[in-house]
Amino acid sequence: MDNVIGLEIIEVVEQAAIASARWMGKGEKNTADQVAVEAMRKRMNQIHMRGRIVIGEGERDEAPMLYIGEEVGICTQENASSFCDPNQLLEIDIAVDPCEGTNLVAYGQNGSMAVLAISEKGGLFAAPDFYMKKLAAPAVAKNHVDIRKSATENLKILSDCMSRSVEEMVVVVMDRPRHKDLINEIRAAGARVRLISDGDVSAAISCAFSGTNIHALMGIGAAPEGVISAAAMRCLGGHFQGQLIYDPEVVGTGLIGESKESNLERLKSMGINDPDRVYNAEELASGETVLFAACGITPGTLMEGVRFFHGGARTQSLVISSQSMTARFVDTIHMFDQPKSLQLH
Ligand SMILES: O=C(COP(=O)(O)O)[C@@H](O)[C@H](O)[C@H](O)[C@H](O)COP(=O)(O)O
Ligand SMILES: [Mn+2]
Ligand SMILES: [Mn+2]
Repeated sequence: MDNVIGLEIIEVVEQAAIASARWMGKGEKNTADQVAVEAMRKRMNQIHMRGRIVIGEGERDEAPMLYIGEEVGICTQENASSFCDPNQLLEIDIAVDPCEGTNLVAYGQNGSMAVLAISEKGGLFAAPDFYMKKLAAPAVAKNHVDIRKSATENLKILSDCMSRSVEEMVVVVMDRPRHKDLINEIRAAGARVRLISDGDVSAAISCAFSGTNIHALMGIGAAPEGVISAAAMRCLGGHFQGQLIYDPEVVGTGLIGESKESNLERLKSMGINDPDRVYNAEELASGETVLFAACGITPGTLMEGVRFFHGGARTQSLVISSQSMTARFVDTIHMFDQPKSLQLH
């Protein structure tokens, strides 16, 4: 897959990040999101692949682009039949979040990125637009920590696996009322909590890299982001578990269906018969080959944000491949017209 999709997916996330970064700090989250979607789709539709969006924009608000089920790739171009034979192309499934952290972009805060994950057909869990309880941790704790255990127990296990005290541990949690008890428990156990307003994909993946000073992600975020995080963690060998949350009362946002009962029905209709199942990274991103790509929109723990200069911009991306077993940081200078100079630092 690396050979077919190659460096092109880097350009897909770069283009989305650049488009969105133009709206950084402008207080318009919908525009920051929309331009990222358009740019991502435009570049994606130049790739010689037969792609299908399995995780995309607004399942519920019937988004017009990059919606679940949308076909993407070169064959979607006008007059494609004259130059494109779909049967010659690799069939792949794609999970996208063109602007992960729309609020972060709109308010000029750290941690937003354009992100996607790719696998062969059927290789990514088509998560519903539900919430997901998540646990991410470094590779050394993989299969030792467990989402079914309490935060206190997991911190103890993490401490043993990482040979550092619980006090030396930093846990990222989304700053939401639903996490009040979790935050208290983590603090009582002795660990330190880093509260984030948005952007739990970045937090989850950061656990796999030492030096980020992020040792775990705990709590409830969105399920689609859970699958994207799992794709990266699967390639990196980090620990990731997710459990769907279908009871609106647990999250208290009223954003996931009318009732627990109707959500359970919906899961059943999707073929999910065990709604309480705990999925690990290899189950959420089960494909033989998994590719992950992200480009920083605003600066983050893993990547720089987009930096504009006269006539161009500089981006930093992260591309992770299960095939080549690489985590590649890509630093790119984009020339929009004739820049006065190419800025190195
Ligand atoms: O921050 C997030 C928002 O993503 P986006 O809409 O693409 O900008 C994600 O990282 C979170 O996973 C998630 O969407 C969030 O936790 C949803 O929870 P809530 O804000 O409480 O509804
Ligand atoms: Mn998101
Ligand atoms: Mn988004």
